[in-house]
Amino acid sequence: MEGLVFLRPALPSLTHRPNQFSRRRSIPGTPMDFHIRNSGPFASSSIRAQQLESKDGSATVSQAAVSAENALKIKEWEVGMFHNEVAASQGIKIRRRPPTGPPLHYVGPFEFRLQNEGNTPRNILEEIIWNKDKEVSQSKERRPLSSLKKYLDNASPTRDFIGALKAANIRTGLPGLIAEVKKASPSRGVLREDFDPVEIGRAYERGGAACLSVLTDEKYFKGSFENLQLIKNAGVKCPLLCKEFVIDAWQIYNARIKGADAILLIAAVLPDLDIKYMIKICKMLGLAALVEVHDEREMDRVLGIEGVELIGINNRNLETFEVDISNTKKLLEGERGRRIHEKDIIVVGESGLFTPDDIAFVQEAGVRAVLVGESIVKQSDPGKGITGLFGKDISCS
Ligand SMILES: O=P(O)(O)OC[C@@H](O)[C@@H](O)c1c[nH]c2ccccc12
Repeated sequence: MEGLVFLRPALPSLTHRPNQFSRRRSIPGTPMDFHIRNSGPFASSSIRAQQLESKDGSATVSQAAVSAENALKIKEWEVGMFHNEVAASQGIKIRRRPPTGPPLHYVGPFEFRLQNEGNTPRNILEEIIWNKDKEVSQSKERRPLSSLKKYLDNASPTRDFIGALKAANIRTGLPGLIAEVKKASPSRGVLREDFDPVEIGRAYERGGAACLSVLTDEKYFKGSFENLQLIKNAGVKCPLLCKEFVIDAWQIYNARIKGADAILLIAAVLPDLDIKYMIKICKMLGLAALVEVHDEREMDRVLGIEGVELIGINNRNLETFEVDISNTKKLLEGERGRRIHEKDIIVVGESGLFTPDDIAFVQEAGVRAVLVGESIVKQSDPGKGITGLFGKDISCS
C-alpha cells in the first residue's frame, strides 16, 4: 500500500498541469495518429508511476497490480481507437471512444481526464454509445462472459420472431407489427407517465401485435432489462425484441438470458465485421437479428453481409432526430429493392408512423413489417391504439 500512498501526492501535480497537454496538442500530424502513438494521458501517467516506483526501489505487489491493470486499460484504449479508425473507413461517423482521452473511470488511481473538445460527443447517438461503453465494461467486470454463459442451459427456448412477422403479414394483409414498449426517448421526453410495461405488453398482444420491442436502455429511454423479464414472465406470447445499443457480444448473451428472442444491431454504430460476427452469435443463440440502417450507404453495407434476414429502415436520423417516412421508400427503390427481394429479406419500416396512410405508404414501398412506439404507447388503451394506427381491428379474435 505504501507505494500507492506515495503515488497519490503526485496526482495534483498531474491534474494541474493542463498546459503540458495543450502544448502537446499543437504538435503537427493527424490528431488520431498522435493520440494512438501517445496513448493520450495514459502514457504520461504510467511512465510517471514507474518513475515513482523506482525512486524508492521497492515496487510492491499492489504497485505491480496497478501498473498491470493500467497496461491493460491502455491496450483496451488502443483497441478502441483502432476500432474508431476501422469504423471511419466504412463511413461510420459514430466513434466508439472519445478520441483524445479516456472516460474518467479508466484511469484507475490517476483521477484526471483531459478536457477538450475531442472528449465531447458530437451528437446524441455518440453520447449514448460512449455511455454504453462504460456501462458494458462495468457489467462485464461484475459478470464476465464465462459466468454469464452458465445461465444459457436454463434459458427458455426462443420464439420465432421472423416467423411471427411473416404470419401476421399473411393473416392481416398488412405489415406485421412490432409494438414498442417505450416510456421515453431523448427526442420526445416522457411519452407515458403511468407506465406499466406488462399491462402495455398485454394490451399490444390483445390488439394484434405480432411481436414486441422492449427498450432496455435506462439512461436515455427509461427502459430496463427488468421490463423485458417482467413481460416474458407474465406469459406474453409475442416474441420479444431487445432494443439495446449493442456494441459488444456480451450484451447479446445477456439479452438471450433475460428472455429476448431478437436483438437490434445498428449499422450506424457497428462496422461490417462486428455485424457479421454478431449475426453468427445470434444464430448460435437462436436469436433473430434486426439490422438497422438509415441511409443508402448503410443499406449497401448490410446487403453485402451474409446471413442478414431482417433489415430495419429507421426513418429517424439518430444523430439529428429528424424523422421522414419517405426514407423507407428511398432505400427500397430500384436495385436495392430487387436485391432485398431476391434474398427474401424482411424489411421493417421504423419510426414516425402514426396513421393508416403512413402504414399504407411504407407497405407500398415494400415493407412487410413495421416498428411503432410513440403513436400507440401514448393511447390510454395501447391495444385500441393499434386499431387506430391500422384503421381497422387486426386482433386475432
Ligand atoms: O416511437 P416511434 O417514432 O414509433 O419509433 C419507434 C422505434 O422505431 C424507435 O424507438 C427506434 C428505432 N430505432 C431505434 C434505435 C434505438 C432506440 C430507438 C429506436
